[in-house]
Amino acid sequence: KPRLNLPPGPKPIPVIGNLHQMSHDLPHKTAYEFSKTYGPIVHIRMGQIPSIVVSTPALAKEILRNQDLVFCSRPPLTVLRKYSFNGCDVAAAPYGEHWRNLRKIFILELLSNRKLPFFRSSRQSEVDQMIDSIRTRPDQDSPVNISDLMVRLSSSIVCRVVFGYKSKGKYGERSGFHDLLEEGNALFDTVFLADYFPRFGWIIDWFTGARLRLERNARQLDKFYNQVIEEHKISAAAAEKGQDLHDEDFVDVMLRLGKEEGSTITKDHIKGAIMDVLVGGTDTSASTVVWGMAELARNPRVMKKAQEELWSVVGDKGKVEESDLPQLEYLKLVVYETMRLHQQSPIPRESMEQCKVDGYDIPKGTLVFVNAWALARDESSWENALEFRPERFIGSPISHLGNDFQYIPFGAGRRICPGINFGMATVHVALANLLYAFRWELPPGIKEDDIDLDEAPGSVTYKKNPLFLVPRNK
Ligand code: HEM
Repeated sequence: KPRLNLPPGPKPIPVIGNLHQMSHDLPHKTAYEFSKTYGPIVHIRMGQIPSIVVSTPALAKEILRNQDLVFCSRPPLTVLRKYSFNGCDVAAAPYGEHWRNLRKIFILELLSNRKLPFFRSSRQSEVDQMIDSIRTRPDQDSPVNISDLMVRLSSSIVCRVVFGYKSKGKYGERSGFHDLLEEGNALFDTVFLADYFPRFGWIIDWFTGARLRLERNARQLDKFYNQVIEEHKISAAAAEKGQDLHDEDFVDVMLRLGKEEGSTITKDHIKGAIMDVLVGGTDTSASTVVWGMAELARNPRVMKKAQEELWSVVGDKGKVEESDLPQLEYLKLVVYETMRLHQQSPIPRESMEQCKVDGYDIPKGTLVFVNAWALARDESSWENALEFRPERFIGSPISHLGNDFQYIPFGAGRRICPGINFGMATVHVALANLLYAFRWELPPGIKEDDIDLDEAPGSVTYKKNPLFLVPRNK
């Protein structure tokens, strides 16, 4: 075989490759440091699996647009396979017929504009309850844990659209289901050696107990989803008889589509779709609002401007509704700027055949990461890149829709996030209502600069230390 001309990268050590350098700290930062030494495309050996990280807009475009068809598959990583019910979903499925069909269902059925009134009322009702809970909390001087609050809000919204309005209380906060999801999230962030050492890694995963934890958690989730599906079948039968009429939630939609003639939807597809929305839609939106509030607390000028806009546009209506959002220009800039500085970790892609990028050979089966975090902080694309300045987006043609490769918070190409509108609406409406309803003060003894922006490691980029602020009635 002719020798491949691989991109440059840190020297791998025998067997392990560079895994020891990637498995600690924050991988996007480590990869960024490598790019300073080795250039915009870096080859990193994860055990026996080759991977590349690119970190310029031109190379991001090459991967996500020009050669998207080569790079639009997902690797069969242990957790992705397990929680997608063996690829029966959108996010983890390898590229192909099945992925195309299910993605179509996401776009045309689950997340279609027809469902907007249902989404709006679900979001508004949960946001109203959250604001009420802050207003009526027993100790009015105590700081509020915004991080905690946002996970609960986002999760209630998502559970409501997936499982239906009756889910509240049953699968709501602190139920056994949430403990299962929390364990699932922890397992998402666990390194499974089987992925990087296909011949013997799985033995170590069983030995360390990681595989057993994964099997147990997946089994419990499976049991839970079976129960949810059975309950939905009963309520669908009642609805057919004109009883128990309610908005169709995601499980209802999947069951209805599954009954259509020629449908290939199985129970596993319903479970895979549930997992995608719960995992893809909860922590991403929650963490974005937390970062937004943290940046605003550090930048009182921006907080004041955003609140003045809200108070003037919404007046004394009492709450911000989704119909107000188009008039909230400055709030939109604040969300854009928050998403620029606080990106989610990319879901890895996998190359489906050998190809060339920037003159280098990229073998088939390479793990591919586009370092969106580095792109959005690059001084050659962004003036004073590390400064939080929403005004930089005024009159800018750059959008979040995957056409401007220095700014791809939702990815780009065939695999771009299908939940953009849903996620954006949740982030906007949550942030808007927090800012509209209260003046926010720092806890006693804390100064603006004391609010850190440290990131927690994991598949969702969370603020490492919870954000505490004191809400005051305006
Ligand atoms: C602020 C909120 C959100 C952010 C920042 C975000 C970000 C992302 C990113 C970066 C990707 C990877 C795209 C790629 O590989 O190029 C992705 C994929 C995905 N997201 Fe989101 N997301 C958000 C909200 C949502 C919501 C609300 C849902 C569902 C209702 C969702 C469902 C998905 C799914 C299913 C995929 C996989 C798409 C595929 O592989 O074809 N996301 N998201």
